[in-house]
Amino acid sequence: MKRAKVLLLGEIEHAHESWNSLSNLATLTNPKTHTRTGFLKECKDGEMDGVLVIYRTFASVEFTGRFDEELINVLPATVRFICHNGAGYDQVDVNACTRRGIKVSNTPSAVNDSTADMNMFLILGALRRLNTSMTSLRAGKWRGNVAPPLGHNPEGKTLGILGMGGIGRNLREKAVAFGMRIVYHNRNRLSEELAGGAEYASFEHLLRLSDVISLNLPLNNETRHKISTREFSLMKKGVVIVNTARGAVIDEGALVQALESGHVASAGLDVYEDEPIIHPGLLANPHVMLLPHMGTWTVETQTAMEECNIENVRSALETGCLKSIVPEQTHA
Ligand SMILES: NC(=O)c1ccc[n+]([C@@H]2O[C@H](COP(=O)([O-])OP(=O)(O)OC[C@H]3O[C@@H](n4cnc5c(N)ncnc54)[C@H](O)[C@@H]3O)[C@@H](O)[C@H]2O)c1
Repeated sequence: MKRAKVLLLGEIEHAHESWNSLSNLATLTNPKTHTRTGFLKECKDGEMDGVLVIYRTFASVEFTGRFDEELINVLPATVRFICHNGAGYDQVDVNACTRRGIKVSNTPSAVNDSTADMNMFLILGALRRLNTSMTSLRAGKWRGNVAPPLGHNPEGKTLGILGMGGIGRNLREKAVAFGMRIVYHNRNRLSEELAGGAEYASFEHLLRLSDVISLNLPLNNETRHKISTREFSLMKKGVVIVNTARGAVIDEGALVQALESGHVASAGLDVYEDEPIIHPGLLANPHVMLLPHMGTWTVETQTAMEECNIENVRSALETGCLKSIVPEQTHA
């Protein structure tokens, strides 16, 4: 019987020992080219034949482009599993994979702590409106020519968490420690135990009720521009918006307008609609805290994500099943 192949798209940065140990189970390969055109050609020319599992990184999208229908349809018939190193897997067209009988996994849980930490950092930074004073200090102007705007305490404020999954629930715990009242909206209402004291609200009620709104939803066709002009108009004047999920969950143009009108007082963002391009209206606005997609950027989390993804590859090779299959395919 021919040995199965595992194709690595991107780099292993931390979990080298675990990755190398997979060579006991399969032949580990890499693409020869580093352009989308080259990769598609290698697939069409049969050079990827025999690949059973693909391990892909978030950054590998820079050369393969999205794992869209065009790309998925040229993968060799032997491919049965795509293991994506990331919690958000919007780079992969899961429906196209399902149609071809390919199972997809992601790395949930491993990301929760560090992303929720950044989320809390952005909540605090946006509430305290720290960007103006941080900028003036670095420009050698201490607090600036005029006093920076006064911030607000998290204590007693209502935090609306939209998407109460792994990160949302982790954030809830952290925000409670800062004295915040938590309401959430989720596709499915959670058990009392999972909600952990957070109150369930309808989508619109959450928008009307919250002093701070945190977006923790996956990006898909249903959630793209979930927050746009109409939704901003339902929110309290002076609301704070924080997004560590995916940029396109918010209509960025509508956010810029809501910030400019003052309806949204401040925002804390880790993610953008068209990364690495940032809307000039966000860059220009002094009330926005901006991070370049740093949610999981710690040694511990990057290592845990790689280990989790490798475990998925191992499980696919040994048992024919993935450990953390994406929700869309869980019941498929
Ligand atoms: N900034 C970063 O570095 C970073 C790191 C990790 C994850 N993320 C992003 O955060 C997102 C959330 O991650 P997670 O691990 O908590 O995911 P998760 O799957 O555990 O949680 C997402 C939650 O959103 C809910 N949901 C989905 N669609 C919904 C809808 N239309 N309305 C209401 N609720 C809906 C789901 O039921 C689930 O509870 C990821 O999809 C990813 O895009 C970003």
